[in-house]
Amino acid sequence: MNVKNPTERSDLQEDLSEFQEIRTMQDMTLALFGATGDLAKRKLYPALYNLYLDGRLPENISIIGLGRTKLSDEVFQGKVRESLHDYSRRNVRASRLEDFLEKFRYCVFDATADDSYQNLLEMIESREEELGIPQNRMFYLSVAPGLVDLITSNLNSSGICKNNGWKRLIIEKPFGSNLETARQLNNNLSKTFSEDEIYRIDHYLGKPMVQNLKTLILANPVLESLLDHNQIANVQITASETVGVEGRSDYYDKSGAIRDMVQNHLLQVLMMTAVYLPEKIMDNKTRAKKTEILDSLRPIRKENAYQNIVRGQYEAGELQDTPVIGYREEPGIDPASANDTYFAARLFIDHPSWEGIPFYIRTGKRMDQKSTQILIEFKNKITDTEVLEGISPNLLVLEISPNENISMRMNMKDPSSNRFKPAWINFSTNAENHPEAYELLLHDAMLGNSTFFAHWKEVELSWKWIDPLLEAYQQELLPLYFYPAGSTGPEAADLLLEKDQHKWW
Ligand SMILES: NC(=O)C1=CN([C@@H]2O[C@H](COP(=O)(O)OP(=O)(O)OC[C@H]3O[C@@H](n4cnc5c(N)ncnc54)[C@H](OP(=O)(O)O)[C@@H]3O)[C@@H](O)[C@H]2O)C=CC1
Ligand SMILES: O=C1O[C@H](COP(=O)(O)O)[C@@H](O)[C@H](O)[C@H]1O
Repeated sequence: MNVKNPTERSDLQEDLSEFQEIRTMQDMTLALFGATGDLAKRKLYPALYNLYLDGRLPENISIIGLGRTKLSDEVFQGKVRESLHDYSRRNVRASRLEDFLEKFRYCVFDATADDSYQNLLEMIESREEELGIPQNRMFYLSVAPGLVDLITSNLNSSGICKNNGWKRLIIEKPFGSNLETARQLNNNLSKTFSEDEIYRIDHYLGKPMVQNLKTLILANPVLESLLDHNQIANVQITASETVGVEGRSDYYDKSGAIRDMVQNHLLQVLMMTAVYLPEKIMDNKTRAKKTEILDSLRPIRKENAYQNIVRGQYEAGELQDTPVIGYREEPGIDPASANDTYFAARLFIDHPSWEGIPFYIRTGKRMDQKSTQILIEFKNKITDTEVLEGISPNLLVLEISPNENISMRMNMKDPSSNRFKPAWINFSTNAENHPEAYELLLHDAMLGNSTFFAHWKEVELSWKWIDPLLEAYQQELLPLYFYPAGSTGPEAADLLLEKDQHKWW
C-alpha cells in the first residue's frame, strides 16, 4: 500500500481525460422553470451572465424563463438585469448587457395547467426557428420538489421532449426525503429522461477546490507522497455556517441538517476526498469510484447510532458580539421543534485505501465561523516528548470556502523557549473573482459533462446510509444536544472524537 507503483501516476494522468474531454458547445434552448424564484435571482442569472462575459455560452442560446407571475419579456429582462446588479461577482458592463438580455424571453406558465405546456412548446419552436438553432433542449427545474414529477411527465406527454436534438434535465436538491421517495422520484424521471440526460445539482461539487482535488494531487507529487494510508491518523470534513434558517423555516424544520447538508453535500465531499486523496487511485472513472467508496461506507445501525452520531440544535447566543435568537424562537419554527441544526458523525470506509482511518464529518448552522474544509491529521510517531517538547500532529488543510487555501501545520523549534511550536505554511489563491459553483456546473451541463453531478447510484447509496439514522431520529434513539449560537457546536461532538484520542481542529 505504501510502496508506490510507477504506473499509478500514468493511470491518474490517463484518468484525467474525463476532465479534459473535448466537447463542443452546441446551440440550444434553456427552459428555466422557477424563473421568478430566489435561486434564479441570486445564482442562476449571475452565473449565466458571467459565462456570457467569458464567452462560455453557446453562440446562439434561447433562454426561456417560466413562472406563474404575469410578466412581459421586457419586465422579465429588467428583473434579470436587477439580479446581475445585486448578485453578479463582476460589475455589469453596459456595453454587453443588452446583447445578453436579448437572449431572454418569458412564458407565463402554471405547471398544473395543460395549456401552459402547449404555450411553452410554441415558444420554444418559434425561438428555435427565429435563431436558427437545433432542437437541443435543456430543462432546469428550479422549483419546489413537489412540482418535479408533474413537470417532467408533462414535458413528455406534451411533445416538448420529442425533439430532434438532445434533451437534458437539471434538477435541484432535495432529491427525495428518504430512500423510498428518492427511488419513486427517480423512477418517474426515468420515464422521460435516461440517467445520462439527468444532471442532479449538488453545488458543493461545483466548488473549485472540490473540482480541483484530482488535478491538485497530480500537479503536486509532494501531496501525493504525503497522503499515504499508513501516515494518516484521521480525516475531518467540516461545513460550518454562521447563518441560521434565513426565512426557509418551512423547508428546514422538516429537513434538518441531516437532509439539508449531510445526505448530499457532506457525503459528496467525503466521496471526493476518499477517491482522490489516498495514494492508491483506482482505475475507473470518478463517478464509479465515488460509488465504490459510498458502497464501502460502514452502515450505522439505528441501535448504535448514538455511539457515532451527534445531533444538535442551536440556542440563543452571540455571534460577533451580536445577540442572536435560538432556533426554536426563529419565525415559522415550531417552538418545541426537535429538528437538528447540527450533525456530526464518526465514520469508517471499509475499503483497503482507508482501512482503520476514521472520518469525522460535521455541519452546523449558527456556528462561530463560516468554514468548509477537509483536514487530514497525520500520525504522530514521536514518543520522546521530553526531547521534542511541544510537538503536535502535522495537519494538512484544504479549505474549500470562503477562501481557497492549502495549509500545512509543521513543528518549528522556538529558540527562546527551546520548545517546539506549531507553524503554519499557507498557500492561498484569491478566491474573490473565481467562477462560482453554479457557473461551473451550468457550463458542464451545457457541454454534456456530468462528472460533477450526482449520479443516481450515489444518491441511492447515500439515502441507504442515511435511512437508519432517520429511523433513529423518529424513534428517539438519538438525543438532541443544544449548543449556544456562535459556538463550535455541542460538547457531545468533542466526546465523539475523544474516544479515539482525537479532537476537532
Ligand atoms: N434558493 C436557494 O438558495 C436554493 C434553492 N434550492 C432549490 O431550488 C429550487 C427553487 O428554490 P427557490 O428559488 O428558493 O424557490 P422559490 O420559492 O423562491 O421559487 C419557486 C419558483 O417556482 C415557481 N412556481 C411555483 N409554483 C409554480 C407552479 N405551479 N407552476 C409554475 N411555477 C411555479 C415560482 O414562480 P411563480 O410564483 O411566479 O409561479 C418561483 O419562480 C428548490 O428545489 C430548492 O430546494 C437549492 C439550493 C439553494
Ligand atoms: O444547500 C445548502 O447549502 C447552503 C450552504 O452552502 P455554502 O455554499 O454557503 O456552503 C446552506 O446554507 C443551505 O442551508 C443548504 O440548503
